[in-house]
Amino acid sequence: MLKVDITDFGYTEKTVLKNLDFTVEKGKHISILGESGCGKSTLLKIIYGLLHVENGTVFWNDIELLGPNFNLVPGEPFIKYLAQDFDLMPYISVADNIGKHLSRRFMRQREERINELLEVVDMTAFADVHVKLLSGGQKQRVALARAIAKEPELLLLDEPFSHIDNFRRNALRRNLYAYLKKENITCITATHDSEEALSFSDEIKMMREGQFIQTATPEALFENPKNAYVASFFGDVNTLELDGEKHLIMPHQLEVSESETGLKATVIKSYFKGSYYLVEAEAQGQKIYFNTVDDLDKDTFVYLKLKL
Ligand SMILES: Nc1ncnc2c1ncn2[C@@H]1O[C@H](COP(=O)(O)OP(=O)(O)OP(=O)(O)O)[C@@H](O)[C@H]1O
Repeated sequence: MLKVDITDFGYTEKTVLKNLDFTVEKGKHISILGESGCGKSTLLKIIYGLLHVENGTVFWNDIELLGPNFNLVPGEPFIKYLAQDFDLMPYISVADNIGKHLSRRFMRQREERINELLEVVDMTAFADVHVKLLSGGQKQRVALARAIAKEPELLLLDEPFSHIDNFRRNALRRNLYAYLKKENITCITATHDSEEALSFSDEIKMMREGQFIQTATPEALFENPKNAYVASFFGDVNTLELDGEKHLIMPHQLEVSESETGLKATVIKSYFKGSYYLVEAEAQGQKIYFNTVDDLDKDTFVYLKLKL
């Protein structure tokens, strides 16, 4: 189990992280979701041991992770940290880049293990290609394979799919997180991609300005965001006054009423989203967003009600 307790941390006098006190059970997958600059990478670097925290502790089971002021070589051997600027060796092949990071117990079945890892990241066809000839997304996939090659107990991923095209991203995420679950590897992923956090985490920690503002399962966070900021990560959000109280309502929670009852709205524009339309409308002088199956024309009147 990972146990982090950071009272505060800053690179300069400015506080970057504050009051982070949490645990992650073995084998669990946690997403740290937050906007750029909120402190996600800083937290991962502290856990891995790249930054010294004066006011705080990090434990892996009973071992205190002491950080760079106590370790000559920063980073713990049982943790792997995949930074945003993955550094691979450009003049050797994909297979050799991975092979150099295998744990000792795989030395005998070196080739088999490399093939298994190449499959996880769907790079089998590139095994013999020099890394310098790969695209950014392909390099990121090699870096992912290299990060899991040593069978870490804890894997820290910083925006791990940022360079990978949509076409591959979903299959790759499914493969990788299924592999990590199978191997019971604990994983913390820093991301600003809410879709990724929703589909592939046991728990999401929503970070804002260095603090966690809500921690919940993906389902609970999506259905009951604490405030408009959290809700805005999952799409356009409506703040509606109902019975004298303000409520956060997501577009998918509204539907067009068959009868002329409910909140009257005038359509401004419909946006095609693939399997539905997101409609921007105006009601009582406010913008309101809802989803429909049909494309609604500008200036159409609709009555909206809450979906049961
Ligand atoms: N080496 C550094 N020295 C000084 N300030 C830094 C340093 N690294 C990061 N910061 C600052 O700390 C804050 C948090 O940065 P951090 O990289 O942790 O954010 P992040 O949430 O990971 O952002 P992103 O999603 O863009 O990677 C930012 O205000 C950043 O400017």
